[in-house]
Amino acid sequence: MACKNNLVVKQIIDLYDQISKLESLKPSKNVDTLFGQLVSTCLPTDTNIDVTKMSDEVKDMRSNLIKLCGEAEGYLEQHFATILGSLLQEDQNPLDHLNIFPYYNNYLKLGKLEFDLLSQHSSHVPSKIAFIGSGPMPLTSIVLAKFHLPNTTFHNFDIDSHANALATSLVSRDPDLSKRMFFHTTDVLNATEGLDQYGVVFLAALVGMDKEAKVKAIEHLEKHMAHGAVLMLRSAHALRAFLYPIVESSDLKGFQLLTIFHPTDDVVNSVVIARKLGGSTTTNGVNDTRDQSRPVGQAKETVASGRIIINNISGTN
Ligand SMILES: C[S@@+](CC[C@H](N)C(=O)[O-])C[C@H]1O[C@@H](n2cnc3c(N)ncnc32)[C@H](O)[C@@H]1O
Repeated sequence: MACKNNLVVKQIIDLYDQISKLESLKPSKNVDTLFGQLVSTCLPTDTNIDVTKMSDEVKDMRSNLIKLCGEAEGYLEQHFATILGSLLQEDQNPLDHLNIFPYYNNYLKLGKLEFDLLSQHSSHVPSKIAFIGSGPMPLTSIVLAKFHLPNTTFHNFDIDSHANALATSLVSRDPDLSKRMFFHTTDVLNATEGLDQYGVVFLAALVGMDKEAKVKAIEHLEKHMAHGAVLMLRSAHALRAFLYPIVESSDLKGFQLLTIFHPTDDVVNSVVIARKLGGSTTTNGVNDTRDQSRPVGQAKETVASGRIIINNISGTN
């Protein structure tokens, strides 16, 4: 297994060398090919590779690679959000054409997985969800709003005003989502008041690209979220940790870790769910008398293929 691991790490280093020499990370045949090869190289989960135990040289490469992946992901979303936004001129609803986005199917699966896992820890449908780091293509909020949470409003936060402008035009033509999707331009670390109004807060994988920044974002959310509210995080496992930062239980001070789920199919991110300590254990978690939350349907058995590492279903503090 060791030599197989070394071989695959060498392949990743080779791809990193080519990617780090690219003039631009904006979508092009060459960029798409290299990142496509990188994702398929990192997808296999039948490996015992632990990136945290690699040499300093590989660790440095990994932290640079994660940043390059994040930059490329932002450009990819910008590119397709701009194309979709241009459909407005033809009086079309951009949300009817989301499948032009290369990773749309992955978001459909990730959204379903996160909804199923969240349902296992929720006695009520959250009336308001915050998504931190929503991007030009806020696909997580869109997938949840369209297919899983038809009565929930989504407040999307992004540091980049252009990302929010593109995202706003994406939903503007949709009779339903234009009324349930809201966008706020701010760094997560400056988002304070109002965060205690959300029963569920998502933190995008790309917010906090290294351990220190990720922990800082989590600590900030712990300070401002409502007691009992749920924090949904994205992490990475095995080779996929070359693409995204890892969230560990030790990063979640002030929270009770409820679930860690490592997909083994083509859903790249692992899902981590935690509940802010104190207060009630209902998902809406907030003293929101306006919250007409209804008992969620019977929590569906998670269907995505993967491995539940922790699943504290009781969710009691
Ligand atoms: C590219 S999106 C990926 C999320 C994806 N669209 C989804 O729906 O799951 C990640 C976004 O996080 C934003 N971001 C990064 N750091 C942030 C921070 N400190 N505060 C708020 N947004 C941040 C970036 O501007 C980027 O648009």
